[in-house]
Amino acid sequence: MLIFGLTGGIASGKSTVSRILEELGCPVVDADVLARRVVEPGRPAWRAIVGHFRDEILQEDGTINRERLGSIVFDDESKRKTLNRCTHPYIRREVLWELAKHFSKGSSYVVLVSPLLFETKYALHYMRQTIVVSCTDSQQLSRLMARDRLSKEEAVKRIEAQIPLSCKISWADVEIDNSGSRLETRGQVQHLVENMKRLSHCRLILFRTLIAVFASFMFVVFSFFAVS
Ligand SMILES: CC(C)(COP(=O)(O)OP(=O)(O)OC[C@H]1O[C@@H](n2cnc3c(N)ncnc32)[C@H](O)[C@@H]1O)[C@@H](O)C(=O)NCCC(=O)NCCS
Ligand SMILES: Nc1ncnc2c1ncn2[C@@H]1O[C@H](COP(=O)(O)OP(=O)(O)OP(=O)(O)O)[C@@H](O)[C@H]1O
Repeated sequence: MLIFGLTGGIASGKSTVSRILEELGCPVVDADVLARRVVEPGRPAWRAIVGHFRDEILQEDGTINRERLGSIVFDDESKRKTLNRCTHPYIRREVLWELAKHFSKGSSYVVLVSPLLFETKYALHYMRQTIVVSCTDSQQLSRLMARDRLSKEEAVKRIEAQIPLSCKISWADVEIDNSGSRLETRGQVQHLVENMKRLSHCRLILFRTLIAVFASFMFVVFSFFAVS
């Protein structure tokens, strides 16, 4: 199974692309979705977070107040590192589990959506290709401010908590330019899916050819011993 890593900057359009991929029937594992699952009340990451950040980041129903925790960790790098230590090992475990499920279902490829793919370098060596979702710096800022109702100062802090989008663009194998309309992005994603299918198909043919060559070789060896 080939793994394609999809990343980008905060609010550059990863979820938008991820939704289009799912609509096109593409297998997707989204680390942001899993990151929400691991902090459900009572789970180990939730306990670790409450241990470090105390009850003030909890809502009445015991769930984490993400807005409050976000404003704490994007204001202070050491607290963000602490949060990462509380969550990342559990997110990695969930990612592995989801990938294993796709593998056991016989998927020939899967797209792993991971905002911090280049920051954490997690499983980077296993990616057949890395894909970055890009937009202009001013679009990133305005889209983030509008979506999360943040001031310019708060939004800039969140953008600066990650490797600059321009670096990610230069490191990735493929770029999905999300600076145009959603329809234009959709066209690029359709092209991407065709390419991922082609690559995984080539791998499948190579794998089957190797099996056939190995089986033929074993047949010749057994025939030789049977005759002699
Ligand atoms: C800080 C939290 C509480 C903010 O929650 P909120 O609902 O407002 O945002 P959401 O989870 O949807 O994340 C939005 C985006 O913020 C960025 N982001 C989130 N966490 C981080 C981080 N630790 N470092 C840098 N950027 C981050 C990512 O681009 C992500 O796509 C939350 O993101 C969190 O618990 N983060 C720690 C886990 C993590 O690293 N997740 C991202 C990678 S899987
Ligand atoms: N092509 C586009 N044109 C206009 N708005 C867009 C476009 N693509 C995405 N947006 C909007 O920009 C915002 C950010 O997009 P999205 O949530 O997909 O980004 P993201 O990279 O997943 O963000 P995060 O890093 O926070 O998870 C959303 O409000 C979305 O509706």
